[in-house]
Amino acid sequence: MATGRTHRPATRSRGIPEATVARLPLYLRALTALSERSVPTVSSEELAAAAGVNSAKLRKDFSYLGSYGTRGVGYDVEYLVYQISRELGLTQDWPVVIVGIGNLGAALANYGGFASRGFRVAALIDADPAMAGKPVAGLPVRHTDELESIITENGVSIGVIATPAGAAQQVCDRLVAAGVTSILNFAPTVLSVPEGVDVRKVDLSIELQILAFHEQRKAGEESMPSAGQPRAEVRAPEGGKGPDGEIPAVMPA
Ligand SMILES: NC(=O)c1ccc[n+]([C@@H]2O[C@H](COP(=O)([O-])OP(=O)(O)OC[C@H]3O[C@@H](n4cnc5c(N)ncnc54)[C@H](O)[C@@H]3O)[C@@H](O)[C@H]2O)c1
Repeated sequence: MATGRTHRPATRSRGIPEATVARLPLYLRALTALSERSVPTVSSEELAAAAGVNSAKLRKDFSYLGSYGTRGVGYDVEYLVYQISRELGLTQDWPVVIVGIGNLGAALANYGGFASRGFRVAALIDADPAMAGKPVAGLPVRHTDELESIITENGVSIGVIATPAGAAQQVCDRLVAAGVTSILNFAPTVLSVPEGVDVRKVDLSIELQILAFHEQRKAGEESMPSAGQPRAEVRAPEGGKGPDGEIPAVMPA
C-alpha cells in the first residue's frame, strides 16, 4: 500500500535489493500466520501463495538471507520468522511519534497492530492547543511546541505524518531537524527530505484509482463486441496482477 521514495541505492550495502526488502514484510505476515497455527515447516510454493508472490522470486529473495530451505521439507517457519524479523530490524523496539491527531491520526494511534510488530507509539502530537492533554488511545496529546524535546527524550527515529497536506512539509522539516530519519507520510503531498532520510507514503485514494482503472477495463471487456472487432488497447499499470488476482499496486518488481 505504501510507495517508497528514498535516497538509497537499489541495493543495500548488505547486498539485499530494495525490492526484496519490500517483500520481506509480506513473507513475515504469512509466516506469522503459520506460526500462530503451529505449522512447523512450509514449502516455497505454499509460502509464496500465502504471501501473494511468485515462488521463484521467493527462493531468490531468501537466498539473499542465506536461507535455502531443506529439499523435501521446506523452510523452518519459526527460524524464518526470526531471520526476517532480524533483517527488518524488528527484534528491537522502535519508538514512533504520530503528528496530526485528527480522524486518521487517532485511528492510527488506536491501531493495536503497531505494538505487536515492535512499533511503540511514544507520543501523539498536534498543533491544536485545544487538544493538548486530551487522551487518545491512552496517551495524552502533546502540543507541537514539544515536538523536538519529545523526539530527543524518546530517541525517536520514525515519524508518522497525518496532518493536512499544507502542514506536512513543515512538520517533516521539524521532525528531520530533531533527528527523525524515517517518515511515513499519509498527507497527500510529496515531501522533500535530505540525503539519508527515508520517506514512505500511503495514499488509499491512489489504490482506489487503480481499482477503478481495472473496474473500467472489466466493464469495457463485458460490453465488447465479439472477437474480430477492433478494440482500443488498455495497458494495465506497471506490476500487473498477482497470483490470486491481487493487483500489487505498489509492489516493486
Ligand atoms: N493516506 C491516506 O490514505 C489518507 C486517508 C485519509 C486521510 N489522509 C490524509 O491524512 C491527513 C489527516 O486527515 P484527517 O482526516 O485525520 O484530518 P483532520 O483534519 O481530522 O486532522 C488533522 C489534524 O492535524 C492537525 N494539524 C494541523 N496542522 C498541524 C501541524 N502543523 N502540526 C501538527 N498537527 C497539525 C490538526 O489540528 C488536526 O488535528 C490529511 O492530509 C488527509 O488528506 C490520508
